[in-house]
Amino acid sequence: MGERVLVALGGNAMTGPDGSASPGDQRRAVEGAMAHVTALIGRGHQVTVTHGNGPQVGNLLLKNQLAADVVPPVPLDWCGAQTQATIGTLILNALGERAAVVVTRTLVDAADPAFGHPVKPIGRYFDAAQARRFERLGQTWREFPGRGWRRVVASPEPLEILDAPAALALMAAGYTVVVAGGGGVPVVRRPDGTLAGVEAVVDKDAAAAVLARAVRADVLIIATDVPAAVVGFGTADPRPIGRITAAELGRLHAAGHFAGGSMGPKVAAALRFAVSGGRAVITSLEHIGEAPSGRVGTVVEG
Ligand SMILES: NC(=O)OP(=O)(O)O
Repeated sequence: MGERVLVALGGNAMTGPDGSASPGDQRRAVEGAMAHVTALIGRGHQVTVTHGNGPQVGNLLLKNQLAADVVPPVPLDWCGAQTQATIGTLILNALGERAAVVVTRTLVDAADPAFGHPVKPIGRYFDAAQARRFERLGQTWREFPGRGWRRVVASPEPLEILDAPAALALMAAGYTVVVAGGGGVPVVRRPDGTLAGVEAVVDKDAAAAVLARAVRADVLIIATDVPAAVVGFGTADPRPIGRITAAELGRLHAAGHFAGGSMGPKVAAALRFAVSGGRAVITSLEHIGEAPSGRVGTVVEG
C-alpha cells in the first residue's frame, strides 16, 4: 500500500557533477532526480519534495555582491526565496502538471545562538587567496580539506514550517508539492506578532525533519550521494549501516562518526524524525524508488 513520503534532495543533487550550477546543468540534474521521484509516485506513494539550495543561494549572493555598484543587493533570505522559485520551477517542469511549489517560510528564534556562529556552507569553492579577499569584506569562510574554501553563514534551528498547511491542502487535492526549498525562508516573529525575514540559511535536512511531521509523512527519505550512512567513512574499513534503531544511531552520532556539514546533519534529521515516530531512510538518489520498502539505505526507526 502506498505511504506518504517526503523526499529531501540535496542542493548538490541539482548541480552538475563538478558542482557547476549553469542553467543547463541544473535542469539536467533536476530532471535526473525527478525521474527517481516519478518512480516513487508510480509505486503508489503520495510524494512531497523538499530540496537544498546551498550551491545556488551562495552563487546568487555572490552575484549580488559583484553587482552591488549598479543594482542594490538584496538580503540572504530574499536569495533563499528566489531559489525556491527557480529550483521549484525546474522541479515542476520535470514532474509535469499535477505539481505545485509553495513559497515556504520557516520560523526560527531571533535569539538562536547560531546567528553568532556561522557554520552552513553555501556557494562554490574558492582558493585560499580568494577566500581571504572575501573575509576582508566581513564574511566567514571555512576550508574543506581537499576541496577548497567555502563561505559559511548562520543556520538557526527550524522551529515550525509556517506554510505547511498550504502544502497539506494541495496534497489533499492530489498535487505533488514542493515545500520548504532550501530549508524554507527563515523568518522570526517580532514582539508585535508580525513576521520578518532574517539573514540565514536553514539546513534543509533539519527543516525536512520538522516538515515531515507537519505533513504527516510516514517515511522521510534523505537522498544523498552514497547508498547508506557509513561508520568509518574514508577509512580502510568502511561499514555501511542498514536497519538501525534511533537509540543505536544516536550513540554512533554522539561518538562523532558522521561529519558535520555532510552526513552529520542527515543523521541528525533522520534521528529527529525517527524519535517522533516516523521511519527515515538515508540513501542515494538512485535508490529512492525502493526506499519505502526498507530494503535499501540506512533505515532508522524509533
Ligand atoms: N539549505 C540547505 O541545507 O541546502 P543544501 O542541502 O544544498 O546545503
